[in-house]
Amino acid sequence: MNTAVHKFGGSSLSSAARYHAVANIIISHCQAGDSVVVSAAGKTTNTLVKLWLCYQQNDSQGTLDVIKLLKNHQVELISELLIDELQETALQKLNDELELIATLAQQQELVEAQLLAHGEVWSARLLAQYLTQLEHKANAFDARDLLLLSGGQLQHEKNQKSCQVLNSEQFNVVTGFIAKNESGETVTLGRNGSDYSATLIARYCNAQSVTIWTDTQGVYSTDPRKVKQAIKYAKVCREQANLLARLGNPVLHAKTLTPLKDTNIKLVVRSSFDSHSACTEIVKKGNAKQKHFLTTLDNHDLVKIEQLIEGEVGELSQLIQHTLHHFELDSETYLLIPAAYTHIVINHLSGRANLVESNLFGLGIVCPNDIAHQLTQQAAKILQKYNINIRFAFSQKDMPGNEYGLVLCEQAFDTDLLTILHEELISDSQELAVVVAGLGNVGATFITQLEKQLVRLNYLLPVKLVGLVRSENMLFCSDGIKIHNWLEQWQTSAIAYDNKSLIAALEQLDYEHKVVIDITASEDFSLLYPDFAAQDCHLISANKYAGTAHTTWYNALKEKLYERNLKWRYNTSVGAGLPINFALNDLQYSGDKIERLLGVFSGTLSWLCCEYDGSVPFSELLLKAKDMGYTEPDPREDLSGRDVQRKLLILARELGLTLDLDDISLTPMMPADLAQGDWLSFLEKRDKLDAFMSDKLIQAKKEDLVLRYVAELNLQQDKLVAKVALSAVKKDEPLAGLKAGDNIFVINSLWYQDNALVIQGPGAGQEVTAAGIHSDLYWLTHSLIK
Ligand SMILES: NC(=O)C1=CN([C@@H]2O[C@H](COP(=O)(O)OP(=O)(O)OC[C@H]3O[C@@H](n4cnc5c(N)ncnc54)[C@H](OP(=O)(O)O)[C@@H]3O)[C@@H](O)[C@H]2O)C=CC1
Ligand SMILES: N[C@@H](CC=O)C(=O)O
Repeated sequence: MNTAVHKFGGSSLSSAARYHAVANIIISHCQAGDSVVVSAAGKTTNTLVKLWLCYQQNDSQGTLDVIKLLKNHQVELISELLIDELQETALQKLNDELELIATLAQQQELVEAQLLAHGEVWSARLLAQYLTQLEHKANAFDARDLLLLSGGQLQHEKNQKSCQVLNSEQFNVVTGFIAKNESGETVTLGRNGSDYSATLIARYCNAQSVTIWTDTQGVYSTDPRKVKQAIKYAKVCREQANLLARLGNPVLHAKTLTPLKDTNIKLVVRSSFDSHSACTEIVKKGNAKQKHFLTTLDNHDLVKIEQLIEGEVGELSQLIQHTLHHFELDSETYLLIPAAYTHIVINHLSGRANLVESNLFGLGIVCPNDIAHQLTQQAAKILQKYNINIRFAFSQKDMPGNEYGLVLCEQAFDTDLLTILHEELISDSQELAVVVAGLGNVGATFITQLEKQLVRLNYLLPVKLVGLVRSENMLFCSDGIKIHNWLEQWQTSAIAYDNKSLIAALEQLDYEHKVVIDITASEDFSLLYPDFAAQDCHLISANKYAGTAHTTWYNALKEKLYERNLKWRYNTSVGAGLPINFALNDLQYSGDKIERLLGVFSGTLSWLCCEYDGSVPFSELLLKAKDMGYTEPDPREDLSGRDVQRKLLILARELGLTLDLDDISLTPMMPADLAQGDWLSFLEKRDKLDAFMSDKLIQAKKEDLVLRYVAELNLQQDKLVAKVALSAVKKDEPLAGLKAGDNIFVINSLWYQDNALVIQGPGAGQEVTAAGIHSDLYWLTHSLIK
C-alpha cells in the first residue's frame, strides 16, 4: 500500500484554530491509511519540563501551579474543539491524568520521560477525536506500542511488525517523540524527536513519503527571519541536509534523515501555515543541484578530544539531546558543543576532553565541491573588515561531493552582517528559470529576441528558458529549452496543459529564482498569479487582467508577492515598450506629484484614428490592424475602450490611487450592441461600425477637428476625473500630431505644470512590446543579484 507519513510540530498545534487548520490539511492532503505524527501542542513540552524541575526541587506549590497551567491550556483546546459527549469524556480523562500526575508528584514517584510523554499523548488523542467529530475515520496511537529500543538501539524487526497495527482504513494519529524500552518504560527520542518518529514510522511502514509540516516554508539558503533575501530551495540533497543539520541548522535534525538512508522515501518540508506554498524536497544524491547555505552558530565551546570512539558523537548528542559537530584539524579531533552542555560532555568524557575555546560564535558554509576554501577565506575577510575577531577558519571535505567551511569568532554578528555575507557568498550561485506563457504575436517575437538577450542577461546571472505554455499545451525542460529550435522541441515534446500540471511543473524546477512571463491575453491565466507566487515565482505581465483585477484580489496578490520578496513587473501592459511606468515612478521617487495624465493609450485606436479618412470602410482598417498584431485577440476589447480603461487603471494604481475599472467612465468607440456575440457575428454586422465611425468622422471634419480615443486622469479638482472616450481634438494639440500607432502620455505635475512632460512613440506592435518585456526581464534579473 502506498501510504504517507505527515508530521505536525508543536507550533502547528498551538491553538484550537491551528488544530482546525491541521485537520483541514489532513483532510485535503492525506488518505486513509496515512500516519499523522504529532508533537506536543505549542509550548506544552516546555511546561512539562518546568513541572519536572519544580518536582525535582520539591516545590509542591510550583508543581501544582504548573499542573494548573497545563490543565487550562488543554481544557481550552478541548472545549473549543470538541462537543457533547466527546468533550465530556476528553475532559474527564484529562482530569484523571492530571490528578494522577499530582498524586505521583506528592508520593515522589514521578518519572521524567513518562511525564514528558503526556504532551504528545494529549495532542494525538485530541486530533484523532477532532477528526472523528468531523466525520473522518481516525484513531490515536501511542508510539510506545510501536517503537521499541533495547540497550538504546531500535529493534527494527519488532518495530516493523508493531507498525502493522496502523490501519489502512483510517487516519492513524501517532504520538511523536516517545518510544519504550525492553522494560516497558518510556524513552524519549530527543530534540526534534517527533521528526525522527515520523521517518522511523515511514521506514517501518515502507511509506512513500514523509512530509514535515512546520512553521517555515522549507529549507532556505540562510535563516529567512534574519535575511529577507534568503532563497528557498525547491530541492536539497540528503547529504547537504545532513551536513547542515550537524552544523546545528534547526530545520532538519541529522537523526531525522537516518531512517531514510538507502530508501526511496521522499522527504518534504512544508508550511502548515501556508499549505499551498512551494515546499522543499530532500532528495537522494544526484537528484538536485548542490546548493549554498549559511548557518550560524551561537555561543558554542570548542573542545579537543583524545581518541574519539566510533559512535561516541551520536551517544554524546543523545546525552545532551543536542546536535554536536566534530571535525579533525592538524590531526586533532575537536567537538563543537552548545556552551550550556559543555560541562556534561567534559564530565562524560572523564579526562579525555579539554576545553580549547569558549563562547564562540560562527558561521557554517555548506557549498558545492571545491569552493568551500575560497568561500571560507572570503567570509573571514568580510568578518574581519567588520571588526569581528576570528579564532578558527577552515574548510573540510565531508562525504564525497560535499564540502563545508567553518568560521568561528569571538563576537556574535548581527543580521545586517549576515545579510552582507549572504549577498557576497551566496548570490553568485543563483540561476533564474524563465517560463513564458503565450506564444502569439508578441510571445513568439519575445522568444526570437531572447537568444541574443540571454548573452546580456548571463553577465548578470545564469538565465535559462525552461518552460513554454500555450492555451492547450506546455513544454517544460528543466535543463533549459534550446532557443534556436524551440519550435521543433515544442512539436515533438509539448504535452497537454492544465493548471494543476503547470503548477506541479513550476514546483519541480530546481532553481533559486523563477519567473513566469505572461504574454497571454487570458483572464483565466491571470487568475493563477497567486498560485505562481505560492511557487515562489516572480511575475512579468504584458497581460493586463491581473493589474486591473478587483482591488481586494489585486491587493492580496501584491501582499503575497511582498511577503515572499517576489517582484512583479508589467511595463508593457501600458504603452507597450514606452517607459511610462518608469517615468511615473521616477517622478514620484524624486518627490514630484502627478496632477494630470492625458493621452492616447491604444496603439490600435491611434492607428485607426490616424489612418481613417473615409476612403476605405473603417472595419477594413480594423482587420488590417489585427493583422499587424496591434489589436487584442478580439479587437472589440480595443474598440470598446475597455483596453484603454485597463491601462488608465494600471497607471492610476501606479500613482497610488485605489480605483477599480468601474470608477473610470468609459464611452466605447463602437455601437454598444456590437459587443454581443462572437467575432464572426461581429464581422457580419461590420456595416454598423462603419456607419458609426463615418458619422463621427464627418462631424469632426466639419469642425476641423481630428478623432482621437483619449484617456484622462485629473487629480487637480476636488473630484477626481477618470475617463476614456472618443474625442474630437484641435489639430494643433499634441494629441493630434501623432504618427499612426503612436501612444502619447502628457504628464502635468508639480514640476511640469505649464510645460508638460510628454512621452510619445509606438504604443503597440510585436517588436516593441517584446523588447519592453525584455526590459522587464533585464531589470528583474538585475534586482536579483544585489
Ligand atoms: N500586441 C501588442 O502590441 C501588445 C500586446 N500586449 C499584450 O500582450 C498580450 C499578448 O498579445 P498578443 O501576442 O498580441 O496575443 P495573441 O493572441 O497573439 O497570443 C496570445 C497567446 O496566449 C496564449 N494563451 C491564451 N490563453 C492562454 C491560457 N489560458 N494559458 C496559456 N496560454 C494562453 C495563446 O495560446 P495559443 O497559441 O494556443 O492560442 C497565444 O499563444 C496581451 O495581453 C496583450 O494585451 C501588450 C502590449 C502591446
Ligand atoms: N491592443 C493594444 C495592445 C497593447 O496593449 C493596443 O492596441 O494598444
